[in-house]
Amino acid sequence: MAEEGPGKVQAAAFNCVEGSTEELAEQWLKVRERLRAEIGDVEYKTWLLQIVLGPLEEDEVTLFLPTRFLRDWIRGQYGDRLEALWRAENALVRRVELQVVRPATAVPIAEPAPDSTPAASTPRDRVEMGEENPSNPGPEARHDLAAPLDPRFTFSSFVVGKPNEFAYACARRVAEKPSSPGFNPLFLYGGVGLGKTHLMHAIGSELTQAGGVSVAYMSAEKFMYRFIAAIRSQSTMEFKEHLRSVDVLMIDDLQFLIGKDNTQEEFFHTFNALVDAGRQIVVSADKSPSDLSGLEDRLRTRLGCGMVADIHATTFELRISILEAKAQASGVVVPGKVLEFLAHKITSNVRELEGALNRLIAHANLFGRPVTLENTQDVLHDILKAHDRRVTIEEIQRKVAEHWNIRLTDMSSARRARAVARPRQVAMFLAKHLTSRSLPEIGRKFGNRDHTTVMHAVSRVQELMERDVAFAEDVELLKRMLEG
Ligand SMILES: Nc1ncnc2c1ncn2[C@@H]1O[C@H](COP(=O)(O)OP(=O)(O)OP(=O)(O)O)[C@@H](O)[C@H]1O
Repeated sequence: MAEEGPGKVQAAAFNCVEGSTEELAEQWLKVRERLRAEIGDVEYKTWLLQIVLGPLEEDEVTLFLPTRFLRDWIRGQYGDRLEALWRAENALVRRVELQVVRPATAVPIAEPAPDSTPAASTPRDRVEMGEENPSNPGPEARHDLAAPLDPRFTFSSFVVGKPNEFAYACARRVAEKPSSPGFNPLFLYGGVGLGKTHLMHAIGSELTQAGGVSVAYMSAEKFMYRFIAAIRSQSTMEFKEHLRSVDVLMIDDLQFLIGKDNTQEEFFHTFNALVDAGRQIVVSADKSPSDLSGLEDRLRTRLGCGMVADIHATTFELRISILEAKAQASGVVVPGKVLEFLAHKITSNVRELEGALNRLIAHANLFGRPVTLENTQDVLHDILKAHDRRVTIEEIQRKVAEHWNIRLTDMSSARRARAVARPRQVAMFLAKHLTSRSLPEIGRKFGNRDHTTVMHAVSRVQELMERDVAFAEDVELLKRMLEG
């Protein structure tokens, strides 16, 4: 759960909770030291010293934070780096989960009205932050737009096949000749984990390496947080000027802005200013501009004005090529039969495919054993089980909506009436139990809800099933039908 009692945390010498192994604590120290070297002492002491190490479960290490604000800030600023550093330290770690451990005196703030100071209110899409201190706006106020690009995501490490060749060619073109007519904006879209972020980072790396070009890359979520921070520190002009001074602006996961009207508006103006000044925009989203209902029409129209490139679901051939490339780069010999087996079994997206292969490689390295088909089935037992069911979130949503006779669109709508909200919670619960999707991925499929909403839904349904036999039977029945 996102929030737990303070009793679980013990500020021990290693800043870790009981139950963390010494080895894990040592790894945590190294991760922190690396990050300190990268970001400097002042930022380190301001932000990172307050993190407390939690447990490592499967491939996810948990870090505890005392407030939501700190969690969101650290997630936005250092989340990617923390994950990358953990992975470098411990190959088993694939994800870092940030959790709030002490209920903060939350100050809910509205998604901002342009050029206004944030007011405490509770609109539909509020952003909750704890322990705000407007007199100390934090580093956001400096609007550092330096792109935190992942050095692993380059054009040469991107495997090209039928499903992504067009998007790849467009990305290369933009990297070679930004702001070419017809390619501005470049709009990349496709399902989860298919390489959109990878291609954006590749464009950014290529351009920054060539020199002389300033690139700003950020997720739409971070864009909103920075916008809020700028309002909070009364430096929106500075924020706007900085944004509008870059040569290339890349915004990832634009669907996050759906329903955030004021941030959309700010983005729209930034977008226009940059394109009018001949600068390049690259945007990614999970749907095409025309399907992103909930985005303002004028923004959708402008987004579709340049080049729109779709990344399709992977084919068996592409999955094999990706696995071969990644296995080769790892230096571990993975037999062709194992690669074929994985490519047959894990069809959802490249991230999961990569995760499975990485786990095999980590085991081979840790135990000094060759990878075989037999030990693959053992090591990946849980992942393979999840994929055997092959049920998709869309199927779950459809079945649950039919069962309770509600509209399918209500699975992602903002309606909160219980007749709609309860089935939606059940669908999230089933998505968690019947698919291998992460909580944020599930949240996204349900109208871009936060992963904490999914966590809440899962525990709520669990609780209700324990109390209400008829409800439990309903959920069990749905589960059996979906498991087929
Ligand atoms: N064609 C490819 N070649 C090599 N690696 C790939 C390819 N496609 C995806 N990947 C890898 O899969 C992982 C997920 O890709 P990425 O994060 O770019 O997906 P995404 O489309 O941005 O997903 P999301 O919608 O969740 O943001 C990354 O580690 C990326 O390097």
